[in-house]
Amino acid sequence: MKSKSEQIAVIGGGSWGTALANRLAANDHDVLLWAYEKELVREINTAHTNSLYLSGIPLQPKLVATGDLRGAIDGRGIILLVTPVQVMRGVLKQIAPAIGGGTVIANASKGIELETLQTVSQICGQLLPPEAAEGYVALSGPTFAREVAQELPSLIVAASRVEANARRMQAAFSSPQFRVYTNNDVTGVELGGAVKNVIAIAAGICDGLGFGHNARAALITRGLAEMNRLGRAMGAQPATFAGLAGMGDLVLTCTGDLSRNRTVGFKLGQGMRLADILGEMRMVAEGVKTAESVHQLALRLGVEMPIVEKTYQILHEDKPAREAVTELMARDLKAE
Ligand SMILES: NC(=O)C1=CN([C@@H]2O[C@H](COP(=O)(O)OP(=O)(O)OC[C@H]3O[C@@H](n4cnc5c(N)ncnc54)[C@H](O)[C@@H]3O)[C@@H](O)[C@H]2O)C=CC1
Ligand SMILES: O=C(CO)COP(=O)(O)O
Repeated sequence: MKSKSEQIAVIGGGSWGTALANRLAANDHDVLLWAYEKELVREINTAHTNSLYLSGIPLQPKLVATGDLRGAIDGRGIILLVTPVQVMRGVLKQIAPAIGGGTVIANASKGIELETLQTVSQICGQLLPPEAAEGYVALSGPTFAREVAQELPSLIVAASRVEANARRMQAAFSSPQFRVYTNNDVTGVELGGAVKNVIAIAAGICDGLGFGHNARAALITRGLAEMNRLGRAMGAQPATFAGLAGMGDLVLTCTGDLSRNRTVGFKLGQGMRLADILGEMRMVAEGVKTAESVHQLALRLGVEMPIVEKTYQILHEDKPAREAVTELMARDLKAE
C-alpha cells in the first residue's frame, strides 16, 4: 500500500509531532518538522534524534527540521498541527495569512482552549480560509508517541467533514504497523481526545490513592458516560465514543504508565502538589488546563460531569482528593 508522495509540514517537535513526522518520512513523504527549540532543530538535522522529547529513538535521516515557522509551511499541501492546544492559536496566527484554501489542515493535539472553550477545529474556523477550515482533519486515538515511534502496532482515526481529506491522511500515514480509520465526526473525535485526558488524571489520582482495580474500571466507565453526555450536547455522534478516539484512548490513557496525564494524577493522589509536579515536567499534560475548559463547557451547556468537576476542583481549587472521592460516592443514588 504505497501512497503518492506528499509535501507535509508538521508543526510541533514534541514527542507526538516527532513521532508522526517520522512515520510520514518513513512512508517516503517530503516532511519538514517545525520545532520550537533551536537546539532541537540542530539535533534532529545532525544526529537524527530528539533527546528532549523522544529519547533513544533513531529518526529517519530524511526527516528535516526547521526553526522557521513561516518557511515550514511554504509550498506544503498538508499542514499537520501538533503543538500544545493552549499555544495553538498563537502559532496559527503566525501562519494563517500564508495558508491557501486548498491546503489540507490536520491536527493531532488534544485539548480545549481555556480562554475561549474552543476545540482546535473551531480555532481553525476563526483563523483560516473557509475552504481550509471546512476540510480540517482531526487525528486521534490510542497512540502513545513512543510506541508509534517504535513501530509497535497502533490504530488511529482521521476524521473530516471532507471525506477525500480523511482518506488522504489515511493514505499518507498508513503502514503495516499503523492502521488509520476514517470518520466524519470531527466534533466527537476532538472531544474524545480532550475529555479522556481529564479522566486520565482522575484515574491516576485513584491509583495514587491506592483505590484498586474496581474503582479504576468504574471511573473509566462513568468517565465515558460523561464524555457521551458532553458530546451529545455538542452535536457529536455517540458511536464515535465507542471507537478508538473515545473508549480506545480513554482506556489507554487511564491505564498506561506512559501517560503524562495519568502520571500527574498519580502523583497528586500520592500527595504531591500540582505546582511541584508540573515543575518537574518538560512535557505537556493537556488535561490540567482542559479540566477547567471542560468543566466550564459543562456548566455553560448544563451537562452533568461530576468526575470532571471533582478533577477540576482537585487540580485548581485545592480540594483534597479523598474528600472529592467521598463526595462522588455520596451523590444521589440513581439508575445507570
Ligand atoms: N505524546 C503523546 O503520546 C501524544 C500526544 N498527543 C497530543 O499532542 C500534543 C502535543 O504534545 P506532545 O508532542 O506530546 O508534546 P511534548 O509534551 O512532547 O512537548 C511539548 C511541546 O510543546 C512545545 N512548546 C512548548 N512551548 C511552546 C510554545 N510557546 N510555542 C510552541 N510550542 C511550544 C515544545 O516545543 C514541544 O513540542 C498535545 O496536545 C498532546 O495531548 C496526542 C497523542 C499522543
Ligand atoms: O494522548 C495520548 C495517547 O493517545 C497521550 O496521553 P498523555 O498526554 O497523557 O501522555
